[in-house]
Amino acid sequence: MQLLNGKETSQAIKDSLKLEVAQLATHGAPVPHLVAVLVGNNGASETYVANKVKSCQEVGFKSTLIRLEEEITELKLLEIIRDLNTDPEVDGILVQLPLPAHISPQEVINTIDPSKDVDGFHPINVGRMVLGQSTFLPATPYGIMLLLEHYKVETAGKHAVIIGRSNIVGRPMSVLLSGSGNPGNCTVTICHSGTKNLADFCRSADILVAALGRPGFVKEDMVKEGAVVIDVGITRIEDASKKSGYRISGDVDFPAVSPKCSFITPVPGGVGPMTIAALLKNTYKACAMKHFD
Ligand SMILES: Nc1nc(=O)c2c([nH]1)NC[C@@H]1CN(c3ccc(C(=O)N[C@@H](CCC(=O)O)C(=O)O)cc3)C=[N+]21
Ligand SMILES: [Mg+2]
Repeated sequence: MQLLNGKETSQAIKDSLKLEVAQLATHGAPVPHLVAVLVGNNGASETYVANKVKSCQEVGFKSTLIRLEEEITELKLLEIIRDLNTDPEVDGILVQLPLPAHISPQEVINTIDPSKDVDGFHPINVGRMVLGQSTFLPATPYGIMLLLEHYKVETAGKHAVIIGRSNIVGRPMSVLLSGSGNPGNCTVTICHSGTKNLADFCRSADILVAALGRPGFVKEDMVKEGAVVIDVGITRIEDASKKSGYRISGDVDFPAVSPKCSFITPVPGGVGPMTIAALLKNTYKACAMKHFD
């Protein structure tokens, strides 16, 4: 069993981005600038956004965090996004999800300029991804592809089973793994809450991607010997023995499943850090497109 170490791999990606940013600076070009918008104060969102801002600093990007109160109206939020769209100093815009219930995430996503949409959530960018055109790939699936690439995991001709059909993970993951690139060329099955005989599908997977958000859901008897297992789950569970007061659980029962795997991602330290590395790559690309196309 080999660990797909997202912490190490993301560090390698950040190191090379840092060199590229230093190159930009020697040519007098402005460094990439990411603006993250955080509405309200959800504990997990705070952590993720803080990680993103910290990672920007590590690689030499400029970053701005815009904090907005939970009660902000949708109209006001859309106004702020339009201002960021037209601000020439801003390369990438990220509005942290989930948003409060009174704000439509689709309205927000549709308002972000596709050329600054470093999450790859805008319909234009989703369409470009599906068509295999150059775009911003959504950070979590993109990070997983970078991890598979880094470890030279063979994917061509393999059966990939994805549990979860969300717009930000499961569905784009199915598009990328079934695409003609490398990694890619998989035969893909998407499973979801309406799937009958889910365990049978999982057992037939050469590559199993768990992205349903149910801690420890994937058990030993659901995984084929030698499978590649990608755990996208990041549920916080109260744990008084931890300094933070919580531990993070993936969707895979790691101790039981990992002995059967050829490769498996840990949680934490797997897909999470790769999501951030992918976001940074998208932000670099947004900046480079603006200045060099
Ligand atoms: N517009 C938007 N874009 C996103 O990309 C986005 C989002 N909204 N909302 C939430 C999800 C989730 N996400 C993570 C980012 C970093 C870690 C991460 O750093 N995880 C660490 C642990 C962090 C911790 O202590 O909780 C790890 O797995 O090792 C996890 C999850 C980005 N998302
Ligand atoms: Mg442009």
